[in-house]
Amino acid sequence: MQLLVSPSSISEAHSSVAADIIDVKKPSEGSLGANFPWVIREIKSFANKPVSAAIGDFPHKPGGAALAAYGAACAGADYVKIGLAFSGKDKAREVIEAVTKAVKDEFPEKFVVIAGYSDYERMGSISPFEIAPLAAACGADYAMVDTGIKDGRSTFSFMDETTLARFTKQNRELGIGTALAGSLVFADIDALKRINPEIIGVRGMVCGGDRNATIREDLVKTALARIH
Ligand SMILES: O=C[C@H](O)COP(=O)(O)O
Repeated sequence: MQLLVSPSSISEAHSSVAADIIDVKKPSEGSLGANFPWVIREIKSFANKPVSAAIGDFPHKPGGAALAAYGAACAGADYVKIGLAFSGKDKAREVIEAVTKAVKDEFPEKFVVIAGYSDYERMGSISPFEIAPLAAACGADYAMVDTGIKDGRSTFSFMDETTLARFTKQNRELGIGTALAGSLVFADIDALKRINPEIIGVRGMVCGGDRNATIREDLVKTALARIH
């Protein structure tokens, strides 16, 4: 299980470099808010770790999503991550296909992460369980779960351990990896180890509980020690 930490700035990225994956995002623009390409590029230049970049909580805009994904890959992201903030399987397939092609045609070694929301019912968006087979069929690499609305309620409030284990197993059978996130706390780590996804993604946990605070290097190291 790898630890992905989501800094919102270059200075926070310096505090996150112990993590397995540095996930560049802009939380003020949403759960998977995109940061600037020059921020991704600079973090990539010193991180010495794989860099992930969120490109946004997208509506059904395959062209915009593909161009954002290509931009993130060109800026140096090793993982390109999109959130699907709309409903409908056919529309989801169009966006996933477009994003995967935009990254893989030029950068076949890079990873595409398709995120759905554990709170998809209140978001009115597609379920992560519906996303995963589409992601696998389109050649993406990971299906992810995060919370869409960051009001402190965790992914475990919407999907229990059994459901998340079923999601992870389904993805493994489909040949893709699983990334789990969404207001995870230290007390969730034992359950996460039992679920055993490839990646867990955190921000609030390593900010001391408040995702609007600043990432603390000591908490990144504590999280890593608990996970590995
Ligand atoms: O990709 C991971 C997210 O940034 C998680 O943020 P959070 O732990 O504050 O919900």
